[in-house]
Amino acid sequence: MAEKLSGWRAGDAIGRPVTEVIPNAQCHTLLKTGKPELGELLDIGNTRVVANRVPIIVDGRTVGVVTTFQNISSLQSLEHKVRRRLAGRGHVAKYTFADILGESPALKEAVRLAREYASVQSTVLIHGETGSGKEMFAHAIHLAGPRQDGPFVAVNCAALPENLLESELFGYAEGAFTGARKGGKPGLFELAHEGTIFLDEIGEMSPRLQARVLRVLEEGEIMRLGDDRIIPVNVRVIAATHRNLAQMVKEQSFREDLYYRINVLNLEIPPLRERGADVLLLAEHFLQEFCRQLQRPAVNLTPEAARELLQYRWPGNVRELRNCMERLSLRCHDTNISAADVRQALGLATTPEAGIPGEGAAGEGRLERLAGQVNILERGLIMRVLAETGGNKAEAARRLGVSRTTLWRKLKGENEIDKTGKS
Ligand SMILES: Nc1ncnc2c1ncn2[C@@H]1O[C@H](COP(=O)(O)OP(=O)(O)OP(=O)(O)O)[C@@H](O)[C@H]1O
Repeated sequence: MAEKLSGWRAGDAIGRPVTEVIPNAQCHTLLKTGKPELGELLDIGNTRVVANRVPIIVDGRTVGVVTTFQNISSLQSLEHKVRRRLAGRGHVAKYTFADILGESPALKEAVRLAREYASVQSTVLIHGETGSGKEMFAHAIHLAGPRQDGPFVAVNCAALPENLLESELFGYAEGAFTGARKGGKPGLFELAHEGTIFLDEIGEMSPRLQARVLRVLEEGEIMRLGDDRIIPVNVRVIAATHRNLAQMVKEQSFREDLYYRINVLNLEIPPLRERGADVLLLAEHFLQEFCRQLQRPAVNLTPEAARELLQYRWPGNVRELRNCMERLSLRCHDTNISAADVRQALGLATTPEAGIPGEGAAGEGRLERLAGQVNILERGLIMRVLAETGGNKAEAARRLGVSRTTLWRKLKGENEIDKTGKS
């Protein structure tokens, strides 16, 4: 190690004064004091090291000194490892690309892009509706990249009030505030060192915290609350939001500089209703999973049930589909799942045969009002999609996951479900 640091070969150095070989080694001071000097920072050549000097004492007399040097970067990574262990949290990614199911072109394109993003270090901004799989993609990107052995720390910026989120992200020093833990606490940025931090719902972060996050991204270092020590961190950031951040920048509710800093690589996760037959593929997958868990025989979706699933809008996306399949596997005791079962699991029991149990005449009035509201919402959605497709009804029907006949009927204001299956 000393050869490497000093540039001297051992054979040439032996016998020469140490001050000549490593001028700032300062061993001679110990010969006078006889006291160990531990943990001193030194620059030797281009390397920053920690030096430990201990005297060799024979019969009460200091006869020599042993100095050891340790490269500071290996110490830093050791320190981070210790901190992570002490924090004792399971900051590990769970999902790989193999877990992200779907055959639709829209999903496959998102997976293709995400795989590309995995191999580089730049910040990724994932945009998509709630439950569409943003967090799964963040896990998979982390696990497919060079940081896969490092931690994956996920934090939901919408789940905590501002002050708590700040101390979670940046940590705090001992005595930083009343109730602060003894010895302080490392923040999530520190715990994510050499790994990835996933900032979910970044659009909900307050402007003050946005400014602090921007500083971490730009400087690569953090300071705990109530502390003046600067801690270097090497973290890849993946952020996600269901909001239109560009619009928020225009409205000045999201910092423009942070937006450009995080929006280096952009990933759009398609909503489930634009993923065509993926709905059925995922539905079957979840059904089998829950049946296995419940140790009950596998169930099948009837063609009518499948059509019901394809027609639904899925505002809660894959999460909603998964929950719906869980309800079905618990409630439905038949091996064949009917359209009525699906409608009930979706809370859409509007047809007389599938009426809500216990609902009398008064209940029917409520259902009618509800159906009226649904119609208004549906028409609004159809008009929006039609505007987006430039009036192309076939394309609008495809995006909405309904047949053209249904689209046409709905536009005419009829609240009738397409039972013909024609399109
Ligand atoms: N392509 C997919 N294949 C299999 N499961 C999926 C897929 N996409 C999402 N899921 C499942 O759907 C649920 C929601 O996914 P996830 O938490 O990744 O969504 P999200 O977009 O991050 O949601 P939110 O916006 O609410 O944070 C999870 O249970 C996940 O396992």
